Amino acid sequence: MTVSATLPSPPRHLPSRPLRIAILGATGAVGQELLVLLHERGFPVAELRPLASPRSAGQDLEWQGERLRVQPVGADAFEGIDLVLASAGGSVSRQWAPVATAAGAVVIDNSSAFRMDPAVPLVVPEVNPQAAFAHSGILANPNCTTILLTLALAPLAARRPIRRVVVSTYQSASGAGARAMEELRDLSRTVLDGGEPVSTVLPHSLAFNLFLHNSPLQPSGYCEEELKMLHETRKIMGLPDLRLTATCVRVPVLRAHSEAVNIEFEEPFPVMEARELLAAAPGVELIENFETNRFPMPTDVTGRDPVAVGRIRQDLSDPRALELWLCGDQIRKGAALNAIQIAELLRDPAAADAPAGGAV
Ligand SMILES: NC(=O)C1=CN([C@@H]2O[C@H](COP(=O)(O)OP(=O)(O)OC[C@H]3O[C@@H](n4cnc5c(N)ncnc54)[C@H](OP(=O)(O)O)[C@@H]3O)[C@@H](O)[C@H]2O)C=CC1
Ligand SMILES: N[C@@H](CC(=O)OP(=O)(O)O)C(=O)O
Repeated sequence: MTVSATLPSPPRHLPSRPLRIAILGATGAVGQELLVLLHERGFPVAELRPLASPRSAGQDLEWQGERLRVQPVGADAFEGIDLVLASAGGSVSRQWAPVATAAGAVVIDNSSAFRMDPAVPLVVPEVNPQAAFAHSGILANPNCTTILLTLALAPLAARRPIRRVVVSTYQSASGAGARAMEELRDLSRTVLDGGEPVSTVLPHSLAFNLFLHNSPLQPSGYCEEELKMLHETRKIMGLPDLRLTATCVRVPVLRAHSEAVNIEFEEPFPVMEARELLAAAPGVELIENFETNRFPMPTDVTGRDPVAVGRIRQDLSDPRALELWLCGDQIRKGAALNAIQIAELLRDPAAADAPAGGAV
């Protein structure tokens, strides 16, 4: 469905008072990180309502010393709620986001359900903050690999136009949820103990292994994850004709994604200039020592906010192209942190100054 025709107009901004917040998918990998980040960032919370499926309803979660009872999502679950942070998958969001907005809440949705709806802003706060204010009740948090990529592309695109991007990803188990992380731990132990790893969550065992991304393959031969990178990057950066091709791979890392990125510009881009821009870019941290061969690694970013970028070099096969490498915590900046930053923007519109080259 498109949301434009069906929704009333909720307030564009979130009130500055403490908010009543529902987390839809509170027991999942992203939901749990949302709870951690709301605490860590001192987000003003008047009420926190954890929602999940009937499977985990009745469980208690601990948050800031309080016990919170997980409630099943249902028609009255959003009563009195200002903000819904949704991370329970696309079909759940499609069913419940309109119910939540009809109850007067703003929904920041982690799933892909509404991302390409023209009426729904797709926001990376460091890249296209102004886009957030054009919402009609639902805002979409982009795909995790795309969020990380746009943080590196936007400051460069603001200086010189990009012609084409070729990206290869190395994606952690966390992108497939809490159960996939558990499976990677379990099957790694099985292999180390000399056993035969048998996967039930991911399509193959990820223990000491890697495989092409597990999202459905399309007739073009690209998988959905690869096409999300194309379409979502175009929308976030406001570059509808951007040429981008991606190869997405699942690797045996618990919760940080890495990406090898080749960026072809309209004209040569001096490496030093790119390095300076990226070092100063919001949400980016440079980790780069060519003498010691020290560049970003998943362990550098695990549990941390910035996207680490490094190994910025001239592409020797093309004078107009640069290569770079990046790593970011998939659950944090790739999902929960980005969603909370969107909420922070809606509470404090003044923070939305100077976009780094994205769509508004
Ligand atoms: N921005 C991004 O790139 C990312 C987005 N996501 C999105 O977030 C979603 C969740 O990811 P993740 O936390 O890793 O997944 P998990 O599998 O770890 O968690 C899923 C959560 O959704 C809940 N849930 C599942 N089905 C229902 C239902 N029918 N009704 C209500 N709640 C339900 C689960 O509750 P229960 O305990 O009851 O099963 C659980 O809390 C993904 O499907 C994806 O759409 C995820 C990662 C990155
Ligand atoms: N991109 C995640 C999966 C995911 O949740 O993607 P999306 O939010 O676009 O459905 C991964 O690593 O697999």
